[in-house]
Formats: sequence, C-alpha cells, structure tokens
Amino acid sequence: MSVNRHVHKFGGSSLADAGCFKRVAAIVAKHTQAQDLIVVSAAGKTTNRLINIIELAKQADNAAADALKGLIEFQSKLVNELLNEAAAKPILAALDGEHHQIASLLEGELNAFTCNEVLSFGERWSARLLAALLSALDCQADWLDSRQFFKAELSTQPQVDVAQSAPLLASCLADKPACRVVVTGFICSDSEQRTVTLGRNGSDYSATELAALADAVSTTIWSDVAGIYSADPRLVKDAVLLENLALAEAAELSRIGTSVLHARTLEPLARSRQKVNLRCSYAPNDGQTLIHRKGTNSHSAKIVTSVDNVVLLELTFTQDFTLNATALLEALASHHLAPATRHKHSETGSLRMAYTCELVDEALAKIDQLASQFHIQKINRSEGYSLVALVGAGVCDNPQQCYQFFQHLAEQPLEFIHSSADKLSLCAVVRKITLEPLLKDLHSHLFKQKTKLGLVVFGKGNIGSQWLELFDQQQTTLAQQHELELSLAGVFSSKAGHLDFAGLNLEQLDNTEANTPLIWPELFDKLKRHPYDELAILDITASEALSAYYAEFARHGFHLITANKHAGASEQANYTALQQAFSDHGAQWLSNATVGAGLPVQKSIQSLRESGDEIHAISGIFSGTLSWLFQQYDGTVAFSDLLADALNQGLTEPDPREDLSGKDVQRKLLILAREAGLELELADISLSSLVPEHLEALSVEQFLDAMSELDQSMLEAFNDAKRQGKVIRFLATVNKKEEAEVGLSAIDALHPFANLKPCDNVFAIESLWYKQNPLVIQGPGAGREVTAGAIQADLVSLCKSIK
Ligand SMILES: NC(=O)C1=CN([C@@H]2O[C@H](COP(=O)(O)OP(=O)(O)OC[C@H]3O[C@@H](n4cnc5c(N)ncnc54)[C@H](O)[C@@H]3O)[C@@H](O)[C@H]2O)C=CC1
Ligand SMILES: N[C@@H](CC=O)C(=O)O
Repeated sequence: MSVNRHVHKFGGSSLADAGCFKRVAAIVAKHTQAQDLIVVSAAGKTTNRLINIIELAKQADNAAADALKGLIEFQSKLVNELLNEAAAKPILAALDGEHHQIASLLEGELNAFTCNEVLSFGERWSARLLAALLSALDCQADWLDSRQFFKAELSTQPQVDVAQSAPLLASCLADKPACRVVVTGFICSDSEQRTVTLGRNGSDYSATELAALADAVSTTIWSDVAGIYSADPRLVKDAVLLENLALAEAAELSRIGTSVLHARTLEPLARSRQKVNLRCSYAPNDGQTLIHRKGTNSHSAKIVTSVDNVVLLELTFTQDFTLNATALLEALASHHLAPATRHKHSETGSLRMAYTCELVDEALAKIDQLASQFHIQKINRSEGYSLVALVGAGVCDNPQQCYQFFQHLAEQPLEFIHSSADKLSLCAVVRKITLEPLLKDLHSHLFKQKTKLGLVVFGKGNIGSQWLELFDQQQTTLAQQHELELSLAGVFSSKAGHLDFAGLNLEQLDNTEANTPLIWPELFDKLKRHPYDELAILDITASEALSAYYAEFARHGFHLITANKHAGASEQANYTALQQAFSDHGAQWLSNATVGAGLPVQKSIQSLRESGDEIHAISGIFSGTLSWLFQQYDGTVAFSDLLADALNQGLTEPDPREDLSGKDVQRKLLILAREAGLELELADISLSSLVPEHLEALSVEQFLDAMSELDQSMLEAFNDAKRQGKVIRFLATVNKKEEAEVGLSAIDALHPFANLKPCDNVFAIESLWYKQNPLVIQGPGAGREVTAGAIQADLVSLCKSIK
C-alpha cells in the first residue's frame, strides 16, 4: 500500500538553541503525522565549529581539543535543557563516547573521508536529539543516519545514486512503521561505507532527494524566512511573499544564483511527484511559498533579484566562435556549471559569462579541461560585478516591464543584458554598485501594490447622504486616477451603522439593517483591526461628542476629513494638541468644508502664509443661511417663512439657532483666525445673537414651532436700516490685534457685502500683500452639493498624498 508521506526539512538556523528545538518540535507535532520524514541539519554553527576543529587539528594546534570540548559542552547543554534526566542520560553517555571518537579521528590521518566523518556528527546529534525530544512530547519518533541508505561517490558535488539508495531506504523505513523518522541531512556513504557529504548546498538537496526516493507527496523546507518574495525583503521593504511559483520560475531563480533557493534542491523534482513548500520555522503562520509543477501562462516578472560579487569570465576562441561557444555552454550546463547569464559578442568573437563567486572556480577548472576541445584561445577573469534580474514566465514578452528594466539599467554602469532562451529571465550585469536603490526603484515601478484606503463615515444626514451619492458616482474613477484600492468600509448614524471591511455600497446601506452599534470605545477595537494601508474617518455630523474622539483617531494614524466645526473651534490648547497628534502619527486632518463649504478659504490663507504673506484682517459674511435670509428679506414675507425655506434647502445647521445665534459664524471665524496664525478662544469673539433668550431654552422641535416670534424684531431691524438707506447683514471680522466680533450690522446699500447672491459667502482677506485692495473670495457658502463637493475635494487631496 502506498503511503502519502511528507518530508519536512529544518536547517541549522531553525535549530540554533534549545528554544529553536522546542519550536521545531511543536511544528513537527502539529504539521506531521506518523511515517513522515523530518530532515535536519547540524544545530546552529555546529558545522562551522567542526570545520574549524578539523583545520586546527590539521595544523596540530592544541586549541583543537579545547574547541572540541566547547562544542561537546554546547551539545550537552542542549540535551540537558531539552530532556529530563532519564531521557538525557543515554544521550549524554553517547556524547561522551563520541567526544573520544572524534578526538581519535582528529589524531589519525585527516583525509576527505575522515573529515567528512567528523562533520557528520553535527547532523547525527541534531537527529538523535530531536527524535528524543519528540518522543518525550508523546510524538513517537526515531532517527535514521542517512549514510545507511544515501549512496554517493566522493566528488565536489556528489549525486545520490538513486538505483542503489531507493531499496536501502525502503528497508530502513520498513523497520519504523509507526513513527515519525528524523533523518540526518547532508551526509551519505560511498560503496565502501565511507562518509561522503553532499557538498555545497547539499542540505536542502538531501531533503528533496529523500522525498523523491520515498515517493513523498511534498517537501517543506523550514528556514528563517517565510518563502520567496518579490524582492529581497531586507533590501526592499515593500516586497511581498509569493504564495505560488511555477517550478520553472523557481529553477530559473536558483540557476541565476540567488541564495533563497539552490538549483540542486529542485533537481529531484523532475523525477518525483513532490511539491515543495518554503516556510518560516520562527513564524509558521506568516505564509509560505508553494513551488508547483503546473504550467503558467503568466506574461510578467514576479521577482526582481540580484547577486553581489559576480565574476566575469571572458573567452575568445581560435575558430568557429558561434559553434564552439554554444557547445561549450551546453557542456557546462550538463556539469551543472552553466553561468548565471552570458553574452555572445559575434563581432569580437568573445563569450562573456557571469558566475557567482561560489561557482566560478569550479567552472573555470572545467573550462580549462574543455579548452582544447572547444578551441578556446584565451580566458580572462575579472571581478567586481553585480547581477540584477527579473524572473517570471514570459517576462521577456512583456514590453512594459522590459522597457522599465532597460530604462533603469541604462543609468547604471552596464556591461550587458541577456534574456534567457526560455523567456524566464532578463539579466543584466553591471559593474559593482550599491544595489539597494536600484532594486527598490525597479520593484516599485514593476510591482507597486495599490495602496488600500478605507473610509468610515459618521453622519448620514443632509450633507452625509449627498456625499455618499457623490462618492458612489466617483469611487471607480477616483480609485483609478490615484491608483488606489478605495473602499467604503463603514457608514454610521448616531446610534448604529454598517461596518464591513469587504466594502459597502449604497444598495447595501439602503437595504440591509445596521450591523454595528455605535458604542465607544468598543468601536475603536473594531476600527483599529482594519485591513487597509490607510483608514480615513469622515465626520459629517455636528456632534461635539464625536469630535472628542479626534485625538484617538490621530493616535491610531487614522486620517480625518471633517465638516464638523467643533474641534477646529475648541479650546486653543486642545486644538494645538490635536494638530500635533495628527502630525506625530503621520495622519492628516482636513477640514475644507468647515468654512465657506467648498470655497477655498483655508487653502488660500495657508498658501499666502506659506509664501511669506502676513494676514492683517479677515471680514465678511460667513453664513450661507444668514446670507440667504438677509439677501432676500424685504419685510413682505415673514422672516420665519424664509427660515423654514432655508432649513428645507439644507443650508442651516441641524439646529437653526446655531446659525441665528451667530455661534456657527463665531466658530468659522475662530477657525479662520487660527489659520491666519492668531491664538484666540471662542469667548474672545464678541457675539450678538438674533435668538432671544427664552427661545434658546427650547428643544429644536419647540423652537421650529415658535420661530414666528423672531418676525417682529427682524422687521424692526430691517425698517431701522432702511430708514438710514442701509441694509442688514450678519458680519464677521477679526484683525491681527485679535479684535473679533460677529453680529448683525446695518451697512450701506452699495457696500460690496450688501450685494451678494442669496446664500453667497464673502471673505475679504487683508494682508501685507493685499493691503489696499483685499483678496476677496466669494460664492455659495452652504448647501448640500457644494458641501459634499468640499468633502470630496478633501478626499481627493488625501488620495493624492497617500498613493
Ligand atoms: N449644511 C451645510 O451647508 C453645511 C454643513 N456643514 C456641516 O456639516 C455637518 C453636517 O450637517 P448636516 O448634514 O446638515 O446635519 P444633519 O443633522 O442633517 O446630519 C448629521 C447626521 O449625523 C448624525 N449623527 C449625530 N451624531 C452622530 C455620531 N456621534 N455619530 C454618527 N452620526 C451622528 C445625525 O443622526 C444626523 O443624521 C455639520 O457639522 C454642519 O455644520 C458644513 C458646511 C456646510
Ligand atoms: N449652516 C451653515 C452651513 C455651513 O457651515 C451656513 O449656513 O453657513
């Protein structure tokens, strides 16, 4: 009966100390089952320490004994930290015996086989200890020395003899039917039972080779990274983990010489059914890369990669350049010594080949051997190059990516660019440079992920509903124009709302029940778990209570777009602290709609001051409602009838007394004064209200019923002014001496402020530069459309700045 085994491989960095061993044991317990095979490397730096011990022994240096003692102590400490006394005892006794065994090997003749035998202890210690630890954790495991079945002859890169090794492995595993088996990586034996190591990059190779021999379904290579990224994440912070990569693409990446995956590791895949997973043992839940064998119809690069310390070999030939160069490249490939990339220059008859410094000496030795066969005249070796490559099926057919690559490389000290015959890569060799900026730039041009912006709206009243409609019409265009993913994530009324990070639309808002109560601070817990790169809150309420949460919004890095004037007109200390909080957390506080609706008043003041101007005074009519009322009021229609009209048109505040009392204008004046650089409080702005005291005490509904009580006083004010040839207007003014007032005034009928269109606001800004003749901004200052437009303008400016 065939067994669906899986192979898991843990490298030295995953087994660096007792904590790492425990983590690996937990992964094995969770992710494997009986009969799975666990391949291990030597713990931490054990192999390097053994190599050092061998070198010292070769030089007859007495330090070898101390170094060996230190290593045995390290291994004993691991055993003591991981196992209880009873389980540790036989292993410690074995370690003691092995200490003597290694010492006597070091005293004898140190040839390749004895050195390999010394090295083999690293993997054997790991396998034995991990098996004991797993068994102690009730995860029955045994260990297996791979020299019992992996057969290979000594060479620089030994290849496992599949025909000999497969039956040996089968019989070894037949002895261990019901447990996980921890197998040593990297080591094998030759026909005379001498120890051979699998050589450079042999560790991962031993895992995929074992999977091929055992007909395993998959090999998972656990290391200190989660898999293959779109670029080296240490250099490019925006690099993303690739969940899938076709085998051909992975093989190309490793062939080029990038360290993330070695070419040998993938060789056994060609003759087995296994898939390969790459995962991180330190963070198993951080994702993985699956290398699959399915074809890919992709037409773009997936990875931008680089190799440092590249060596160029330049060859000339005595005859038949094209023929001999091609044949030589084929011969090198058959010995696993193909260059990372190369360039045939027919005119000069030279072949330039780029090698990693790891491979170059071996390749050079082989080329020397083949020199006469392929009529090689001269070999020139030069160091100090780097390789930059795009890898992905069909990349060479992608005109945009090719163009970007050539453009970026043209600015570098470029030697040559070569596209691979199978169109899997585009490689450039440059004289050695600092690669990081180039890689970042290439990555961001080729793979830039769209920034995800989520919006949560508070207030679905008069202005909020209008803005939702506007957003619905513009959402797609806005997202496209600014290359963003833009989602409406939440819409709240005063008690509850809809919150869905997958995105909402108008239909859902209209046809489904609110799913989230508006309860603070609970709602923060939900909002702060948002999945977007950026979140913006849109406050389209008149709620002072909501404005009290602005500091929290800032603290969480949420941007704020607000039509609500309360925070802008709050106490100076609070206002300053809020500005600081938004700036400290890299978030924006945009409040274009709070004064003059869509008129660019704040922006103009900001721009003047940023350019060096100094604001001396601001005056005008700042209320759309009061402008509308007084521009039309001529005593023939009751004032309260006009007010009801303004209310219906959505010009007034939710409570129209905010307009009539001048408080709304007072807030606007304060917001502008602060924009102009003045430090004022609301109480510093003198205010004469149009609302008699007894009407202030009523509820909004009661006031709406009692509005006609305003009619007489308004008529009197109108007639008084008329008698003097004047008109009544509600004015606001502030100057740099911090004198500020808002209230009803009788002004000359020919005054510019007297002759506006109903609902127009006017802002006259006097400054150093606009001294004689003020800068005047005039236009509709209230209403659904212009105010929704003002909020949208803030959203556009946010989109521009974060994309
Ligand atoms: N009407 C206009 O032309 C302009 C209005 N504004 C400002 O726009 C804001 C909204 O005005 P309108 O839409 O006319 O008011 P509205 O009263 O029609 O709408 C506000 C909505 O907010 C909801 N709400 C109250 N507290 C809430 C909370 N804590 N969380 C969520 N929702 C809450 C209310 O239930 C209401 O539906 C006000 O601050 C106003 O000053 C600004 C410029 C011009
Ligand atoms: N009620 C306000 C609306 C804008 O802020 C006004 O009339 O100006």
